[in-house]
Amino acid sequence: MVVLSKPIFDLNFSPIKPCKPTSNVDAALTMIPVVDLSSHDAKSKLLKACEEFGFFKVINHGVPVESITSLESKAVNFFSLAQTQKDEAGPPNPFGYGNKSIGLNGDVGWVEYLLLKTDPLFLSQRCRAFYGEDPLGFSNAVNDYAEAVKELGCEVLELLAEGAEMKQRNALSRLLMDDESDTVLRLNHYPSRPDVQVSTIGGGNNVLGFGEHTDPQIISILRSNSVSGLEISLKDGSWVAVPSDPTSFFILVGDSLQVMSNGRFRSVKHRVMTNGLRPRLSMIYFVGPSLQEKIGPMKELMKEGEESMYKEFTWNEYKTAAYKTRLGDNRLGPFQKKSCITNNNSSRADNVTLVSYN
Ligand SMILES: C=C1C[C@]23C[C@@]1(O)CC[C@H]2[C@@]12CC[C@H](O)[C@@](C)(C(=O)O1)[C@H]2[C@@H]3C(=O)O
Ligand SMILES: O=C(O)CCC(=O)C(=O)O
Ligand SMILES: [Fe+2]
Repeated sequence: MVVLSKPIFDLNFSPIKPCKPTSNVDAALTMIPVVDLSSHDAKSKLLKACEEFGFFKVINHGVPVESITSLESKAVNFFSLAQTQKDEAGPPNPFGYGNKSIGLNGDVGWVEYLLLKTDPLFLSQRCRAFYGEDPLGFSNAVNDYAEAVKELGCEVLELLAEGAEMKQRNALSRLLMDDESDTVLRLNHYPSRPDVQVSTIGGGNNVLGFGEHTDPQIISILRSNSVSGLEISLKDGSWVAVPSDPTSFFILVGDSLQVMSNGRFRSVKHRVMTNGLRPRLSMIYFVGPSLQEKIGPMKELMKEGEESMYKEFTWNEYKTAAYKTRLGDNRLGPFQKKSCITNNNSSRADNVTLVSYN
């Protein structure tokens, strides 16, 4: 059994902030649901995983390995450029290159990243400008990857709708297939920290790469290289280290899907630790609806007579509010109905913690 110790922040660039003590098991390998998209029970497994963990791994995902390796190698090349060159692609306002600073409200992590939109206009204009050596190759790689992952996202959302016995198979996937859907692609590079003592067999060193948070969108589709570091929080508040698997994708339920399911699906809290020995590279595709889309509990995902826990909002309203918060803030708090806030004996509110790092 591996006990995860408390993460440390890097004193060179960050004040020490309180972080929940961590404890957990290495049963992660057997604990984290694996959904084989080609199997007949995919939809029921996926549904259960969204309810229990808000997190699962997908295999037989159909994303061509070339799309993955091509974007990965372009990302590796970008992050190995000189700092001055990378800085030319920043700051992320909100798109572009960022280094250590996450968002606009004082969060920091041992990470550098590229935040990109995936629509043709962005790809042909700004995205190309981010990438000096082979701009066309880069935007093509982003486009290929985004198209393939979009198909995967659509499949996942359709299986989820089927599993939940929604009338329309596209009840959820239509949000992603909407031409105006607000999808974002994020490439994260967590440089290794050979200067920090390695504390576990895998090289984990407890330096926080990306602080704990939930993703505001519907789902996030994550692929990383073979370097672990991602940890997820379970319903009981404990943390589990997720073993890396570059051949698979991980799906994370975001705040919007939690709201749409009235808390039935968990928006999973997660964070990333750096590795003392090897750099981690992750590529995450965030599935956001169109800005004017109304998000609220969907009757079809609720039980008969179930009380709605959230006020309805547009994705634009939520996104605007979310981007004013710190990473670890409870972003859904202001959108919860007052009558439901004190109802803390429901497992559906388990993940709505009121932890703030301020
Ligand atoms: C601190 C922040 C970074 C973030 C915007 C925010 O104010 C709160 C949400 C953060 C998050 C988490 C998931 C994605 O990585 C992200 C792009 C998003 O949509 O919400 C980031 C935002 C960011 O890095 O700008
Ligand atoms: O790098 C990872 O594995 C996760 C990063 C993440 O949570 C994010 O970019 O929102
Ligand atoms: Fe995230």
